[in-house]
Amino acid sequence: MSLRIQPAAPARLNRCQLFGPGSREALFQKMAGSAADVINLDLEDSVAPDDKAQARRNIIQAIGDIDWGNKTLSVRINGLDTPFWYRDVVDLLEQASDRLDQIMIPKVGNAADVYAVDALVTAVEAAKGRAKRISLEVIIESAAGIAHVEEIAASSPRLQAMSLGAADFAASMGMATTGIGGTQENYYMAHEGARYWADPWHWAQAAIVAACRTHGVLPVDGPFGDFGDEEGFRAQARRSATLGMVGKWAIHPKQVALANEVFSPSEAAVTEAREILAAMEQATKTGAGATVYKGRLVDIASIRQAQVIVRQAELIGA
Ligand SMILES: CC(=O)SCCNC(=O)CCNC(=O)[C@H](O)C(C)(C)COP(=O)(O)OP(=O)(O)OC[C@H]1O[C@@H](n2cnc3c(N)ncnc32)[C@H](O)[C@@H]1OP(=O)(O)O
Ligand SMILES: O=CC(=O)O
Ligand SMILES: [Mg+2]
Repeated sequence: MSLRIQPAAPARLNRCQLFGPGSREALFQKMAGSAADVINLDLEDSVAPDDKAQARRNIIQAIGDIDWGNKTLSVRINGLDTPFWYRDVVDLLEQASDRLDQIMIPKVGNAADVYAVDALVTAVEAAKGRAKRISLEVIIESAAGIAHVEEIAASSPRLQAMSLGAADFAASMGMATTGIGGTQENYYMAHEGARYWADPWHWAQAAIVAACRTHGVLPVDGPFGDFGDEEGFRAQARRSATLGMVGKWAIHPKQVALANEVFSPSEAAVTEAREILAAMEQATKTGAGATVYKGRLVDIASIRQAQVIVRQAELIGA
């Protein structure tokens, strides 16, 4: 272990982030009633430029009026390359109730982008005497974002979560696809006449997980566009969970239960993790650093692996 202890990510559930356009007020109550852990009210790409001002007003009103339960409530502001973002931040922090938890910054390209939003948030919070400190989340969805992913993960103590935005990421990288996430038809290996599909998102996800885990930030998988394809969503989410991501976006209510299913450890996994911890406790009592559980080696590293699952189960209340 490095002398620098790996910081823990925020201890809150982030299995599913449900998005909805700020211009579609009729969706807000449905979003609040969903089983998503995080709600993202959108001011960015799902809102047309002419609707931005009204969407901002809708969101500010809804933050105070709707019962959002114990969900993390986040608003995605516009990118720093637009004329909208400063007004998004100022109006939200001056006018929205204290129920607002988080601001999501899209298309972050370097640590200075986060610094700029942090500085504005800090100034308005102080000027208005806001009691709750707003947290930040970012989307890595550009070549610059992935190139600077570690400095972005380290950019602000307010930063709680980082998502991979597959749609804009693909566009920025010049990837030959119009699909949002998932299997890409042309990304395969050929061997003896058969095709074997590989995962073009893997390297970016792994870079995000490593940066996040280094700096105590929650790594999250972004959108999966084909909301009719449940198996495709499940496969993408399972790969993300296996790599260490804690959750995934839903861009349609159909995807919420799927994300919750994949990012909640199964009863069998929790039981096994607890049994490994018990087996290691017994082993430690006899002075052993390793033992055998169900025919396989478990050692002190297995304690840390099992604790990841048990901690997640405790957050869910399982
Ligand atoms: C690449 C990115 O940046 S992704 C993030 C930004 N994008 C978004 O926020 C888009 C979010 N999703 C949506 O806007 C919509 O789900 C769409 C446009 C994809 C589809 O909308 P619709 O055609 O209305 O979907 P559909 O008819 O299947 O909806 C079924 C039900 O779910 C509701 N619903 C649809 N989307 C949502 C949502 N995001 N949250 C909650 N409920 C929703 C509908 O109101 C409808 O409810 P009803 O049965 O009571 O009538
Ligand atoms: O904002 C999300 C994306 O995939 O782009
Ligand atoms: Mg995007």
